[in-house]
Parts: sequence; C-alpha cells; structure tokens
Amino acid sequence: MGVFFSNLWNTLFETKPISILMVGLDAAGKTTILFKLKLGEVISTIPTIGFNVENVVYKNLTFTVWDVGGQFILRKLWHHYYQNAHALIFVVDCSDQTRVEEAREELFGVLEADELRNAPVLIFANKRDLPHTMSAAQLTAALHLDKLGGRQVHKKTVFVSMSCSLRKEQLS
Ligand SMILES: Nc1nc2c(ncn2[C@@H]2O[C@H](COP(=O)(O)OP(=O)(O)OP(=O)(O)O)[C@@H](O)[C@H]2O)c(=O)[nH]1
Ligand SMILES: [Mg+2]
Repeated sequence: MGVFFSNLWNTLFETKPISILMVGLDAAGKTTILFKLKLGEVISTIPTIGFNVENVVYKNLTFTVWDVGGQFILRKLWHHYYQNAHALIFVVDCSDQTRVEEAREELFGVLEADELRNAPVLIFANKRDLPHTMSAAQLTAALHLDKLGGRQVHKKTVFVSMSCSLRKEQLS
C-alpha cells in the first residue's frame, strides 16, 4: 500500500486534494480499512448504506478517501463517485474464494469506466489473518489481472497489496 500511495503522490502532487475511491464487495472490509487508516484503530462496523468519506494522513501525505457501500443493490451507485477519483482501491476478501468471481466481475465493470481511465488501481487483498486465504499470485490469477488490457479495459498501473485491517500494526 505504501508504494501505491507514494507513486500516487508523485504523480499527482500538483492536484490537491487527492481523492481515492474505495469500492469492493460488501463485507470485504472497506470501512474497517478506512478507519484503520484514519484512526490507526480497528472499529466495529455496520454495512455501509451510502458512503463514508474521511481525510486520511498516510506517511505525512493527505488523501480524501471515499468508501462506498458494496452491497449488490448499492453497486449501481458507484459510478457517481468516479468523476472526482484520482485513484481506485478495490478491496477483496482474500479468504472467500466463493466470491472472487463476483469480485472480478465488479472490478472489471469499474475498470471499464472512462472517468477512471488514468487512475492507478490498488487491489487490496484483505483478511489475510483468516485461514485458507489466496496468495497474491492466486488472487492475481482469479481476478484475471493479466487480462486487463485484453477486454478493452484501459491499460492501468495495478498494484496488489495483501493485508489484514484487523491487526494492530499500521497498514503498509
Ligand atoms: N478477520 C478479518 N475480518 C475483517 C478484516 N477487515 C474487516 N473485517 C470484518 O469484516 C466485516 C465487514 O467489514 P466492513 O469494513 O464493514 O466491510 P465493508 O467492505 O465496509 O462492507 P460494506 O459496507 O457492506 O460494503 C466486519 O465484521 C469486519 O470486522 C480483516 O482484515 N480480517
Ligand atoms: Mg462499509
């Protein structure tokens, strides 16, 4: 995650404030990540109806992070947030193989958005503390990240970060 934020800052340092859109399936852990970044603490969450937005200071850099609810019925609202996003974080529960295809479909849908054509993308593989998680390589394959250029999805810089937002240490 550190490399992603640093690259983003270097690319966009003249554009302030930098807005990051965070989406992903319901219960992937987006709100937990947002408040871990904001407060350095794990908070108790409820499913997000609508969005949360917070200014987050990460290694002395300030970002505005938009965390949008991921329940199925809410996903059709994601596009309202594309216009102002400089970067995208797509959160995946890497312990849940049963939903990885659903996550891939949603990811590809987001990446087709014209507004996000220049946005760097971080795939944040969350819940690494749980048993039977997919590795970065397995997730890369399951999400077909190698095919991002192949189905008229714009070429993008895509990072994959494996983490757990419940642990005490800072997300890195
Ligand atoms: N084991 C584990 N649980 C996590 C982790 N991150 C989040 N959770 C749990 O996953 C559940 C869902 O987390 P949320 O942050 O509310 O998920 P969300 O992506 O914001 O969900 P929506 O708002 O519905 O889109 C909560 O019970 C969290 O405590 C993690 O890294 N490991
Ligand atoms: Mg949420």
